[in-house]
Amino acid sequence: MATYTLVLIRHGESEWNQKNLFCGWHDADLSETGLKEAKLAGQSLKEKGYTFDVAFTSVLKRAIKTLFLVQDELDLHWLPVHRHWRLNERHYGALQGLDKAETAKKYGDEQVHIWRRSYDIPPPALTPDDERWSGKDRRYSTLDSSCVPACECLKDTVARVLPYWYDNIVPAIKSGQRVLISAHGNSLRALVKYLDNMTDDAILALNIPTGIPLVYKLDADLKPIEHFYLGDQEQVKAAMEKVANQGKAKK
Ligand SMILES: O=C(O)[C@@H](CO)OP(=O)(O)O
Repeated sequence: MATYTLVLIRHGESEWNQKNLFCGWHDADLSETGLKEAKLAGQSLKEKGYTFDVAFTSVLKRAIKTLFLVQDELDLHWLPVHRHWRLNERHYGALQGLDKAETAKKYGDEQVHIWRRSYDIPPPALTPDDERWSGKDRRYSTLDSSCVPACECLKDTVARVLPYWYDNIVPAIKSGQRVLISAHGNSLRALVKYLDNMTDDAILALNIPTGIPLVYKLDADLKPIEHFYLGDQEQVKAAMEKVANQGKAKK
């Protein structure tokens, strides 16, 4: 019997998802499609009777705006919202800003798949003199410089997401608050890997679609009893395949 319900949502399509660019910590906005996806996500949560007591998100506007549009549909503008860099997208290092299909053409589909989905192989690193270096961004100015990534593999993302999960999200869930997390494809893959105890190999095949609520029913020890996406399962499958195919060279 489920004790807790936790809802995860990857932000709606961003402008950089639409252009098929590696995004990571770049603060891309939602595209028109992404705005619609976020509203639809809020509507489907409302239709199914979900409500929340607290929300967590990253410090990137695509996740923050998605959360706000969901709150808007649920008439939950007053909801306490906690934003934290630990829920940010995985840092894509020197790949940030590059076209995924063109990168696959240059380095091969296999290499891009490794950079995108492997558990412990990081993409090429940024250097602090690069204009894309996140340490130059005011929102990270209070962070210890060791926390500002030059690049991250999923294992690095798991390592920085989990302290936030244990210290902030777990206490909220265990106190009986209904929690919504609006985050990113890879910061959510990090959390899902942990929750579902997935192997390093199994995580390779996991792609999380944009703007579709993912519901977890958890037992008293926060072990998942079941999880499911809200919505038409064929559409969810197609949306996951679309994400997987973004890293393939155009034929
Ligand atoms: O570009 C990114 O930061 C992520 C999520 O949009 O992409 P990918 O699915 O390639 O990991």
